[in-house]
Amino acid sequence: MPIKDQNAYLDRILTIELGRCTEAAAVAASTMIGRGDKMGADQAAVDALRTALNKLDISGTVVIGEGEMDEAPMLYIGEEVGQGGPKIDIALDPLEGTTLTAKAMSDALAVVAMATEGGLLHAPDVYMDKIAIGPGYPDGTVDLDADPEENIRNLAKAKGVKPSELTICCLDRDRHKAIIDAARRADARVFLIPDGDVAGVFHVTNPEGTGVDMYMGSGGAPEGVLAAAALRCVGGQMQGRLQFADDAELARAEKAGITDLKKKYELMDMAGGDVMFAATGVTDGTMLKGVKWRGDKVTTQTMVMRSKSGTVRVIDAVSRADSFNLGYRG
Ligand SMILES: O=P(O)(O)OC[C@H]1O[C@](O)(COP(=O)(O)O)[C@@H](O)[C@@H]1O
Repeated sequence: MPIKDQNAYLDRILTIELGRCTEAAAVAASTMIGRGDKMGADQAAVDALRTALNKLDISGTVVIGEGEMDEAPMLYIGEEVGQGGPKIDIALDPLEGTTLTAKAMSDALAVVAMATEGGLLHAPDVYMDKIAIGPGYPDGTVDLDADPEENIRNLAKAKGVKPSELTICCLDRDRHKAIIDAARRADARVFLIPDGDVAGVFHVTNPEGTGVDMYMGSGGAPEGVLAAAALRCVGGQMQGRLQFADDAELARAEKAGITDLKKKYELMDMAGGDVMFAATGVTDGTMLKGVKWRGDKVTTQTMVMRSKSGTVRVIDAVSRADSFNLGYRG
């Protein structure tokens, strides 16, 4: 059968292929669940993801990766991956939640986003202030520059509920005391997560399922772009602003080509163009089930989606354990 639209075909195939990549990373990381070794868990995921990405028929450039070339030997920013093909920008976090994995806690994920060249914000490894809500609300319902109580009141009004019926998700960090206090003053519930704010932000896309209406607070900027890519595919609103703690972080911004240091990034600034996103659960979580080893089989759960169609697929896979070449010692 002739393929009429090569680009559309590629986009559709690549989204599924992306899921294979995050599966490989998650399965590798899963061998390290609960072993108290977050660096080892990350390395296992990095190795597997790099091998998988290098099998794809793309000319991929890592724009968000494991760090600068001099500090990360693999999947560093600027590394080119793939067998050749269309130019694609890649944002990745082979293991989002290294501590969660080391401690066998919930919601660790392997995550990759891809976009047409230039589509993803080249966010340096600094903090980003983030705010996100799910789909279905008027534009501007919440704003990064409004105070948290005002955002809660506006969201409650837009949802047609009382503030006491809203739940705000936030990383459990001292730096978020003001947000947490304000949310409680506004009578909202606060869902504190230990780590993993890609999943944290993603919770807002399905308040009925996760119970989370809004995400607020600062976390990694790379994770912010990955979460924005997911929201681009499913719908929702998100804003982010980079935070710079010192000269070293400012230098990273300069290297990444960031000129406006105070810019409030909208969703499309962080994840524009045609975006694809895939995540596989490493440990069990609210978003996805984690990897399970059952004799000679491994089961995984992966979510793949793309902005062009808005389709979200959840793929439950049963694979032969030996297909991952990991020599699992569990
Ligand atoms: O722990 P900090 O410094 O608050 O950073 C928050 C960032 O760390 C994470 O919780 C986990 O990151 P790792 O996967 O590198 O452990 C991210 O999801 C989040 O963006």
